[in-house]
Amino acid sequence: MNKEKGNLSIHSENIFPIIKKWLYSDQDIFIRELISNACDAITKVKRLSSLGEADLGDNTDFQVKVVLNKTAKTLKFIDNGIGMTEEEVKKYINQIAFSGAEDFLKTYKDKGDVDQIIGHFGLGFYSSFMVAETVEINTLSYKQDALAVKWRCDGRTEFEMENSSKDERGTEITLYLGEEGGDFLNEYTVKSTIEKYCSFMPYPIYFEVADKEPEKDKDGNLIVEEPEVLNDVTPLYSKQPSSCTDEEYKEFYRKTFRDFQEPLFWIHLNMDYPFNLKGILYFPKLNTEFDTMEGRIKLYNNQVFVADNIKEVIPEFLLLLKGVIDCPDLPLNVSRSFLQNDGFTRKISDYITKKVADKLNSLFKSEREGFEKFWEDISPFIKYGVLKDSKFYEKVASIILYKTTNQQYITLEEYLEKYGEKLDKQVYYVSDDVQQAQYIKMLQEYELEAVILDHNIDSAFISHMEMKKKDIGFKRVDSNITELMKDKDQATDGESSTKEAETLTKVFSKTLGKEDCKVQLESLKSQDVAGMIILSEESRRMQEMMKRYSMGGLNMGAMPTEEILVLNKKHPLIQYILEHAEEETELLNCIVQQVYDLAVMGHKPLSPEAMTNFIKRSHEIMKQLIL
Ligand SMILES: Nc1ncnc2c1ncn2[C@@H]1O[C@H](COP(=O)(O)OP(=O)(O)OP(=O)(O)O)[C@@H](O)[C@H]1O
Repeated sequence: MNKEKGNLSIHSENIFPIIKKWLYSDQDIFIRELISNACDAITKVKRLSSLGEADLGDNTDFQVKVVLNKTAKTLKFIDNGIGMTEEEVKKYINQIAFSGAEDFLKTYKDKGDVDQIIGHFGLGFYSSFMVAETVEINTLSYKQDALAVKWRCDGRTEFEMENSSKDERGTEITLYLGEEGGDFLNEYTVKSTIEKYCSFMPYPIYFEVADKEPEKDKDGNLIVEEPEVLNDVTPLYSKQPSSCTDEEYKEFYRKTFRDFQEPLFWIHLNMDYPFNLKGILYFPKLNTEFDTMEGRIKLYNNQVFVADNIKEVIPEFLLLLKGVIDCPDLPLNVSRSFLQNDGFTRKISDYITKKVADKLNSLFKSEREGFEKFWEDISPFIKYGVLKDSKFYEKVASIILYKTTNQQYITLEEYLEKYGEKLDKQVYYVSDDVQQAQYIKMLQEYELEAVILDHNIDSAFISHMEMKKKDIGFKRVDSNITELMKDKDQATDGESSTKEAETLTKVFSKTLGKEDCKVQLESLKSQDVAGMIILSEESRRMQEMMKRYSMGGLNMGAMPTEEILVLNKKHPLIQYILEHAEEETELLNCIVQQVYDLAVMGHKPLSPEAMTNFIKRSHEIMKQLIL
């Protein structure tokens, strides 16, 4: 075959159903499209008037009206914008994908600010066929002597056009709702969809139900309902940060997110160069510790809602916040895979991350007390950010706070400055301050404190910090802390001590029936404790990791816990056991079991069986005391 070249041909009969069905993923988007067309039409006529090219007459109360008629099954979108002439209807409506908005932008781009125009593709109008069987346009252009035009199409490729009697400038689009649009005969659905997509559109949007039974008061008088504006035409984020008050920020938060808890603080984003972006990010207060950390970032394009939580634009960890971001430079209807690979999107994301980190740093420096107060609320978010984003980590690493067992908040640097020398650059931490209370008390006796890291995210956070800061290590308080507690004057490494340790291992293994009982003999400074359980930090972490994987369905097999029973050589009970090791008396048995159970209890709950025995034994001991 000879090489051929040619143009692909498109049959409009085929393309139309595709547009109708698959152009938009959400059916309710037609409301956004028609209202943004209406707003565009108003922006255009205002612009022309300001250029002296249009006479507005007394029709200057710019607004968009949406009218539902349940009986007639119609939904109307009425504006007093630019309107269309017969030629324009032919050009912009009859030619699918020919955008009048693009045309307008081209003509007027050098004549002032036309950034407000929303449409680009010339397809939005056709989304109305996703819900309507027939669509009617009745429009009168601003142009002098223009004739009003009525256009009608029943969802096939033929249309009808004729002159109409419309005598007010603007456009009225009527959708005759079909079966697919049945949901939109419900006024609450229409109202909430308008609120979802259009709550910040730049002109007032009114909604009314034409065939609503008028309500009467108790005296039988008709109640006249004032039409209600559904949107906020100048949302707070579009204003200059310096002109907004705290109360306004809180009110905007309440209204936008219907969250009546006050936000902790907020960041007003306002950027013109190298891209245009405005918005407010709020740090919400977590209601309870069980609160799911689910935020909501609403993305807008020129005050038109695009979507919630687009993680291609907003860094994933910031999705835990609540906020609105308006970026007119982002196209309205683009696929997420496009956004993902877009360098521009990454720049936006980096900018937002930087702004958040800057705000946190400035709060830390100028309002440390306040920063400490809401640390508990923001710390999961910051730690998540640290794990997810290395740039964010670099910016906030030095201001991460740690709550100590003395109920104070300090940074890692401050902790190491205070205890680094004593602790050989180890950071002691607690994952459960009730269960590990005994260890905390021991540390306090040595004028030391641990930091509390008890959130789900903390084990990953600890590993991350160790990876980043190679010279420090985190150790849970019940790991091997005997080094600290040792009485340095009383060595336990001589020959006799080794022998004693062997003896104790034998006695405890036999009495407890545990062959693998690991015993370590130490001279602890404290005389209060006879024994305690310690765990190797590494093996405990390994075990926790295995557990997590097994929860994820992977069978990693069971890992033995490396528990060590540390016995305090200086304690009289241990001395007694050593002296009477050979005797195998009931008293010796009782002391060994009691010392062991007490050591375990300081570390974790006893098993039900061990607990029963412990209670029984404790009663026996007390009985002995009074006999
Ligand atoms: N209410 C209206 N008043 C005046 N002109 C309108 C109105 N609705 C639509 N038009 C004209 O029809 C054109 C096509 O509209 P359509 O919604 O299909 O595309 P668009 O708004 O240009 O782009 P997008 O697909 O991004 O919405 C518009 O650009 C505009 O010129």
